[in-house]
Amino acid sequence: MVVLTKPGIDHFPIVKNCKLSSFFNGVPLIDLSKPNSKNLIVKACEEFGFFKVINHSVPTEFITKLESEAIKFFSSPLSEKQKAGPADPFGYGNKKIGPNGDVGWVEYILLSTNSEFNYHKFASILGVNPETIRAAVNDYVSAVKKMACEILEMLAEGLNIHPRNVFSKLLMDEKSDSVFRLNHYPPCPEIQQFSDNNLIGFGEHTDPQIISVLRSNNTSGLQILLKNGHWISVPPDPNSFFINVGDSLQVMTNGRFKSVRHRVLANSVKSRLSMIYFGGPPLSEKIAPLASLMEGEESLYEEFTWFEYKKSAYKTRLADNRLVLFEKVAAS
Ligand SMILES: C=C1C[C@]23C[C@@]1(O)CC[C@H]2[C@@]12CC[C@H](O)[C@@](C)(C(=O)O1)[C@H]2[C@@H]3C(=O)O
Ligand SMILES: O=C(O)CCC(=O)C(=O)O
Ligand SMILES: [Fe+2]
Repeated sequence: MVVLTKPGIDHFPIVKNCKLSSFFNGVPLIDLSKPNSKNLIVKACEEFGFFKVINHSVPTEFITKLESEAIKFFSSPLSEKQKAGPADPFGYGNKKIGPNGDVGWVEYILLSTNSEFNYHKFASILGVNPETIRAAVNDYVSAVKKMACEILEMLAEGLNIHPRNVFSKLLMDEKSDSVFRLNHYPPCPEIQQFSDNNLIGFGEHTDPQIISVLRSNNTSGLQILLKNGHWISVPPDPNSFFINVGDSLQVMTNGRFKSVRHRVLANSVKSRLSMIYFGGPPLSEKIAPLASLMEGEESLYEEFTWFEYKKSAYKTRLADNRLVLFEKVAAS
């Protein structure tokens, strides 16, 4: 007789609970409807590489529609979901993150925003018309991309860069290599027994692209690493978006902005559902500091294309510092 048990958690990474694990109330808050937001965005990118956005233009019905499709998908039997996998890198993934042995207490769908991919597979699992799911993803991604471009334009204005679309044009390009991800973190009751430790849902990392836009349900878990070396917990807010500076924006600002290191911890009772749009440039784009930001400074980085960076990133583990391979060696 085969006895089916829940997968054990002993093979998953754990982290020590930090003293400051209660919610941090210092996440910069950007009200997109306020005229002085561009300067606050620059400050937030310099200090945290991370901020929260309110009064955005993304219609609530796009968020709720996609969220309900995602809940339907993740509630299907594992054998059904696996028909849309494995993630190579696109498709359904469960516990395994990336190609180099990283694992976490998470299941996900990873999609390229400019390919049809296999909406058909998702749709057949959900029992819906492929067009319904494709439309839900498209409506959401288009609205979030528009907001990301508005933010990047405000950022350029705040930095006094002309033209103001230097960053946003990379996302608007029809060849923009952007990615969309739905992450589901099932509750893990076993961790109630842990006192000093916590289970990793998605291990620490920085996002390689220019900008990431994250929206989650009301379940906590997201943490960011502050410059002082402390991990802090970000209070969840399903009505807002969280913005991450990615590695490519760090390079384009010659290190003035730092890509934010972040991770997700598992929850013992509630499931977390997050949707993340990763705005990336076309594959052939040269990623280098903008001349207008250099003011006689040397570039801190060797020149590379987004294709070269991605190729290199996919050889790394999640927690690796991927930019270090592209830093210029200082002459002694
Ligand atoms: C371990 C990995 C997963 C990842 C590709 C990588 O080799 C290193 C970067 C990882 C990351 C982090 C941000 C995004 O979630 C992601 C889609 C990306 O672009 O880079 C993932 C990659 C992935 O899950 O395929
Ligand atoms: O799921 C989340 O809340 C964040 C996950 C993340 O950082 C990522 O997918 O790159
Ligand atoms: Fe991330």
